Order: sequence, then structure tokens, then C-alpha cells
Amino acid sequence: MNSLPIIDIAPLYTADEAAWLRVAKQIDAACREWGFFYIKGHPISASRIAELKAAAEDFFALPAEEKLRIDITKSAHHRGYGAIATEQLDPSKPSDLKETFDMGFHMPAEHPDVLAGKPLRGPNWHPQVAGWEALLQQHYEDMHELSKTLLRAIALALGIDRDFFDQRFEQPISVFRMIHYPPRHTASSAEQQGAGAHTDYGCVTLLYQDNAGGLQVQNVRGEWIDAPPIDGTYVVNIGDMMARWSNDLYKSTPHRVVSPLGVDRYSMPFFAEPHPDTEISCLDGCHDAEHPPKYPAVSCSDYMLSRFAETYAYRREEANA
Ligand SMILES: O=C(O)CCC(=O)C(=O)O
Ligand SMILES: [Fe+2]
Repeated sequence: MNSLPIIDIAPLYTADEAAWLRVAKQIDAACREWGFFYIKGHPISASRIAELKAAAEDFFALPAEEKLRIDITKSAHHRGYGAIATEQLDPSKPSDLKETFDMGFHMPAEHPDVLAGKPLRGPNWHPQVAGWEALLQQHYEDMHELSKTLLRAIALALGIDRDFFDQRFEQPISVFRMIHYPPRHTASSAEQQGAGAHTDYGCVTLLYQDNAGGLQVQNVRGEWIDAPPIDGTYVVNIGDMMARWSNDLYKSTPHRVVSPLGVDRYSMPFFAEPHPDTEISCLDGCHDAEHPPKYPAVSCSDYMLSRFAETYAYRREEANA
């Protein structure tokens, strides 16, 4: 009831069918009960994480005007730097005490989808930090592969074709994000969160968090429980698109980040989201006469844009213009 399951996914890197099924069953139980679990046995190395963390520290330490050269509020494709208080994940609370860097699937400006103005399609914006672009590009690809492996296990767990998600996640709108949470001032309002309570918008989120702590997840009784950092793991959670796909068999669970006191916190979520044209509608096997589909079909990109408009003031202004 009060601690999240830890699942060893190493068997997903073998051809052992029975072992795949055992992992799929554990993931299935965790997604139904919690919508949250830790994974270990994944292929992302500790040295990669250390390099990324060092790069994040270098980037967020740059002067504001340098970071704002890639201001996300100026990007048509949701890429680049989000300054403190740009995002307000819980509209009933002050804006989040965090700064962010977002990158997605890189599409050059002359790609037909970009020229056609397809939402969330376009080039990445990278800062002038030595080694940054090659490191992050490689990591994006590795996280994309890891998310596809997990999605294959989820497909198996849901009783659909194991490759159901593969083609739907080609040229995805998945986002790799780096987040810096500065320490909260002791005198600041108790209402102030690093990241306000929210559910994620996409399918699955894979989160690396450093050892500052502060991530909290709501249990079935509505209590906030800590999801502490565990060395070598990622925290995985179901987002709203997967909840819709699974007709809420899989839970998209509220979580938040309490601002650290006295230390900086860095985290790096990868939000796995499909190709923007993917239709999200109740999967076969997730509905029956007693449990009809709860949600109308929606396209991935329309859904994402509607959610951004709830949490980013500048997107809301654009949507209302
Ligand atoms: O920084 C974290 O630990 C979690 C961040 C989060 O929940 C999000 O960005 O959606
Ligand atoms: Fe989240």
C-alpha cells in the first residue's frame, strides 16, 4: 500500500518468452494498482547519467539571457528552455519552482511535416554547452528504445499484439526533459511546489531523479507517499493517453515534487508519446458490455496541445488568440 513495486526488466533483453510474460504480469499488476513502478535492469549506464547530470548543471548555471536564447515560449514546437514559473502544473497553486530544458524528435525545418505546420514537429534548440547536442541526441534515441521495450511488455500485458505500439511510436512526439529545482527559501509559501500535483499527458514516463528526494505519488486513499530515489532505477508511470487507451484499466496517478530545502534537485523525465497523428481510442480487450469505452477517440497531437494550454499561460493565450 505504501511503497511502489520495483521490477527487474533485464529479462526483456533476452528471448526467453516465459520470462517476458513474468515481467509483463508484474508490470500489469503495477499499472492497475499504482500506475507507478520502479525499473531496474535497464540498459542506461551510470556513466551516461553522470554525464547528463554534469551537462544539466552546466546549462542551468548559465546566465538567464544565455538560457533565454532558446526560450521555449518562442518555439512553435515546444523545444528549449522554460524559465522558473513558466509552467503551472497545479492551477490551484503558485507556478512551479523549476526550470526546464525540452527536446523532442528532431525534424529539420525543411521537412514536409514542418513546412506544413504540423503541430509539435520541428528542429530541436540546443544551448552552447560543450558536447551537449551529441550527448542528448544519443540519449533521446536510447530512451526511445527503452520506452519501446517497455511498451512491448505493456502490449503483452494488455493482451494486444506485442508490436502494437512499435509503428505508432515511429517519429514520435516523445520529449526528453531536464529539470532543475532550486532550493526553496524557508520563508516561501508552504503552497509553493517544485512541480504541482498533476497527471502526465502521454503514454509512459521514465524518470531519472537525483538523490535530493521530493517526488510524491498519491495512493488509492489519496495520501501522498514518497517515491524516494533508488540508485540505478528509473521511476516509470502511466500517463493520461495510456489511461485512455486502456479505458482506465491502467491508472494515470497524480504526483508532485516538493521543492528541496537547502539543495538543488535535478531530474530527467522521458515522456513517451506516439506519432502526432495516432488515434487514441479504447483498445480491444479493454472494454466489454459492462465497461464501455469511457473516452471519445482523440488524436495524439490534439490531446497534447489541449493539455499544454492548461498548464502554460503563453499556450493558453495562443489557443485563445
Ligand atoms: O521531477 C520529477 O521528479 C517529476 C517531474 C514530473 O512529474 C513531470 O515533469 O511530469
Ligand atoms: Fe509528471
